[in-house]
Amino acid sequence: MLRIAVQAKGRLFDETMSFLEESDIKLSATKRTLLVQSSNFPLEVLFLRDDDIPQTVATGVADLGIVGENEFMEKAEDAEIVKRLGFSKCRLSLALPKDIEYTGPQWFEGKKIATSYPGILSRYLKEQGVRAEIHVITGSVEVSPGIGLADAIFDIVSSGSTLVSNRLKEVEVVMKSEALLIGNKNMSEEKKEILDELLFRMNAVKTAEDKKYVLMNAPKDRLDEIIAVLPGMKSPTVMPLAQEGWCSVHTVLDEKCFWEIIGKLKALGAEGILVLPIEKMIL
Ligand SMILES: Nc1ncnc2c1ncn2[C@@H]1O[C@H](COP(=O)(O)OP(=O)(O)OP(=O)(O)O)[C@@H](O)[C@H]1O
Ligand SMILES: O=P(O)(O)OC[C@H]1O[C@H](OP(=O)(O)OP(=O)(O)O)[C@H](O)[C@@H]1O
Ligand SMILES: [Mg+2]
Repeated sequence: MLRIAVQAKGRLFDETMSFLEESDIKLSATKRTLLVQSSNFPLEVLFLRDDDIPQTVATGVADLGIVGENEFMEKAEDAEIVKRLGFSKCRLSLALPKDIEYTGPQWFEGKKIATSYPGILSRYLKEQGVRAEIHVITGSVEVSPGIGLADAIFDIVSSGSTLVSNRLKEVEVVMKSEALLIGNKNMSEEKKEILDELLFRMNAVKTAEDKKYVLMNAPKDRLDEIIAVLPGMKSPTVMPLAQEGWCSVHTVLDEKCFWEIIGKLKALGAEGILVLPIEKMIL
């Protein structure tokens, strides 16, 4: 049985739970129970504060963890990144009161910076050759300059609206972050086998994430041109239609180039285009 540590509540909770569910890991009770076993996969889920996840995985109390890259880098625990999960994207940035003129990293020399990420910040300042005072607070970092607690802040930014509402401006992006699947470095062979099975499922979900299954009716006389604009996994499936001169074409399209390709297909005479979500994809 594998044990995975996840955030009990907060920014990562919902997406972590949906991701496990999409990977067909069934969990009966959640949230109020600290440890929950899956009913259909040899996996046990341990609910923790995100701060405690890196250490829990590094020491082997849990074999795996889902945690923000920012938290993982801050704690600098000895565990490995198994997979980048692509959700909870944010960045760790330095910000100042918006009316102050910023002159580059040297601006921070001798200044006081409030943050919940002293480890990452001190590494950055050292790299830049800047000496500044770091004031550690665990929350509401953005109010610090306004109440005279610090000259600047170093915190999580996503949309930037928390900065704007506190009259701050982002001046340096120090790191980008996303949710990570991390793993203990000394897993047994048996556990590694279960992990491979879990990764197989997770990869099938991730691969399908930005893909669509597309069906259309195509005039036979333009079939070659239509096939030429389709990237597809291999070649598209082509099936005859009852109506003379027409066929049905099925393929998989990437969301990124979706609208551009649909436009070309229409121009080539494709009709009745249907677009369906794909749940899982095994390449
Ligand atoms: N605004 C945001 N947009 C996107 N991702 C975010 C945002 N804020 C935080 N995150 C990511 O989600 C993680 C968890 O954030 P959250 O605010 O729930 O942490 P927390 O308050 O420290 O929670 P805990 O109670 O578990 O210690 C962060 O470490 C970061 O990776
Ligand atoms: O750039 P934005 O989209 O405004 O997001 C950034 C804010 O989001 C997080 O806080 P959260 O909302 O999780 O509240 P918390 O301080 O209680 O953790 C983070 O600590 C920032 O304050
Ligand atoms: Mg938060």
